[in-house]
Amino acid sequence: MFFGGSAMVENLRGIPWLQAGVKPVTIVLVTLWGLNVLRRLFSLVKVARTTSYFPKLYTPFQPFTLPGALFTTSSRIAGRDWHWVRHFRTYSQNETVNVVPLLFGASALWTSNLDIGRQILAGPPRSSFIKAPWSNRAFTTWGMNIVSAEETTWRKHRRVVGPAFGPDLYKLVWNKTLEVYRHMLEIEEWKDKNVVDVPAIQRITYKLSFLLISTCGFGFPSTWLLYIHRDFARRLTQRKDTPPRAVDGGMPAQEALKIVTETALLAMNIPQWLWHLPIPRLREARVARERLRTFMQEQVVERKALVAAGDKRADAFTIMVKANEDESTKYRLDDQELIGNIFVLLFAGHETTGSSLAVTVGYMAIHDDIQEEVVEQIMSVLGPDRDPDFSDYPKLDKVRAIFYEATRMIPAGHALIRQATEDTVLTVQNPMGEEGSQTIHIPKGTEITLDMVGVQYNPRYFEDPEMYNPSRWYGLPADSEKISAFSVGPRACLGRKFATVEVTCFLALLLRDWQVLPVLRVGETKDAWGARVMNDVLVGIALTVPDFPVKLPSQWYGLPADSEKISAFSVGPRACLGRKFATVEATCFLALLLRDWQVLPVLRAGETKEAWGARVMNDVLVGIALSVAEFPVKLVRRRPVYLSSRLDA
Ligand code: HEM
Repeated sequence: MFFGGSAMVENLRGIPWLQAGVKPVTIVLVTLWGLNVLRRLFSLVKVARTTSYFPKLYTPFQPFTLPGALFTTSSRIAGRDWHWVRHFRTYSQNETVNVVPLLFGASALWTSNLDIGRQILAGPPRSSFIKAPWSNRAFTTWGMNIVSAEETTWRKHRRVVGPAFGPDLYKLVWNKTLEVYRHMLEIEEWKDKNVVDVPAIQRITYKLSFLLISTCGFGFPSTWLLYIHRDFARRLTQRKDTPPRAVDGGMPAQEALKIVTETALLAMNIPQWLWHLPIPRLREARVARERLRTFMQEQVVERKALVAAGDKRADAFTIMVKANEDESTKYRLDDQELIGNIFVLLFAGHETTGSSLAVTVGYMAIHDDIQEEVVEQIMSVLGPDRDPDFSDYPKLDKVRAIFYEATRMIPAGHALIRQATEDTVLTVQNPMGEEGSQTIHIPKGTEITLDMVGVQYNPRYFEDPEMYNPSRWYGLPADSEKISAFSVGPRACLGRKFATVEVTCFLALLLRDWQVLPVLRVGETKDAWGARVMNDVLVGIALTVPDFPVKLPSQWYGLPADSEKISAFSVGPRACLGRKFATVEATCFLALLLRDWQVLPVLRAGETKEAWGARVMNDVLVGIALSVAEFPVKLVRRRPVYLSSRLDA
């Protein structure tokens, strides 16, 4: 053996490259690379010569592999956003295509057909497809969970997580959204403004979805103040309602949760050793992860004790712990799995909801007519100033419809990736307009992606799919499977109602109080704004559009004096004849009063303005008219003193 080896070295010395001074290791690497190229070429020739029922589409890389994800789509490359950029063209002839990468990745089917979707999404034992393991790995960082599990493990997780998504949670989501909206008006200082310029609506919508998951999912006592820009946070540290530091002086768990959320994508993609580099942002993220891990372990222990003591909290975490305790040992999840499920709700629900809500606001900015129609429904259900109640939710179908249509136009859950676990078949419908179907053999290991953009723009399911038309959802039951952007079948989105309840309540409040206008560039039309902003799609965990600004004039501001939107004087032919009499009188008096005097409440010792408002303005008297009981105010003369200076003159 040894002898033979030295003879081989002697022979190698005869190779011209070695004589030219090229190192043996370089030769080995080049040879391996050459062999790899040859292997790739052979497999490509094999794929090219194999007849396939589906048309082949050649591209340098499979779009969601590492090199593919580095590129945006161009005429030659199908990059990470190819399903958005080419959604008109890819499926114009065939609803399913075979994407064959020339340089990197394996061939895979991409389909815009929901019937194929139903066959691959159901999961075992109903189908021979599971979530492609590579696409799923990122979600298991915190423990096995309902999104990543398959078969019996999935059923075990579903038994525990499913019960959390019930009426108590949805009611909590509704009430928290209302609370968060009110708090937002105050902290963002919108309350006393006639027009609000929002530099990026996403900063509002992502905050909302984070706070809702944080309070209703985790059971944290979060407030609007928590999720704020760091510099602003520093200025606010003296405020009473700033989240407290942890007892041990370390990072508060809420802040750790926020940092973990912000760095989730990073965490999914970088190797372990990188975490230990001395980069401040990475260090902070590592500290946050460790803090949260310990905190969640403590929380599981604490919640178990609370549940045992009969605690009735309705957040998802508490309900899950309770459902788990009620299970037989066979189905019970361990602590790590409970934590895994809580985190997966955060990742599944935060960006998807934040993005879809922002997109809905964007469509409202372009479509005045639809906005008007929706506001009319909100006014007729809620009136001008009543707080929305959860019982209003079913009546606000037009509000739900603008959200559903936004999730259709830009589906946050954009690609559902599955893999065949065995040789199997698919029933493939004939092209649109032709009856019947074909049975197609699918070999074990084949990857199939249900392209949600393709589905949502497929004319088989939607008339004029390019049009934003919420009326297609009017009157539809809230759980209808026609709404497929949340997926369909047993593995469809568990948080669909959570997201819809949150968004409906928020939009009802926002649109009742404010008109939504786009911030146009000089000479830009609304249509051009729509084409620029709403087509500039970004592909991340969720499909979304980049941050965009909107202007929110108050609904009452700039309204024609006789607008029927003001319904407190009644509407129609028998509406108040004296409305203008009263309005002229009040306008003149208030203009004079407020020009000359600042109006202040007379507070009781230790009373805040909010408490004063709750005490005085809620103390309603019912007589011929509804009014509030008499109350004192203090009038402080304004500077400069307009009235006296005018009189003096
Ligand atoms: C606009 C908002 C949302 C959209 C568009 C959306 C979309 C989706 C889609 C398409 C899936 C299927 C994924 C797949 O099969 O690969 C899914 C699954 C899931 N979603 Fe959502 N989602 C949203 C909000 C939420 C929220 C707020 C939560 C939780 C609070 C949530 C929890 C889940 C869970 C747990 C699953 C996995 C269900 C299972 O595998 O059994 N989602 N979602």
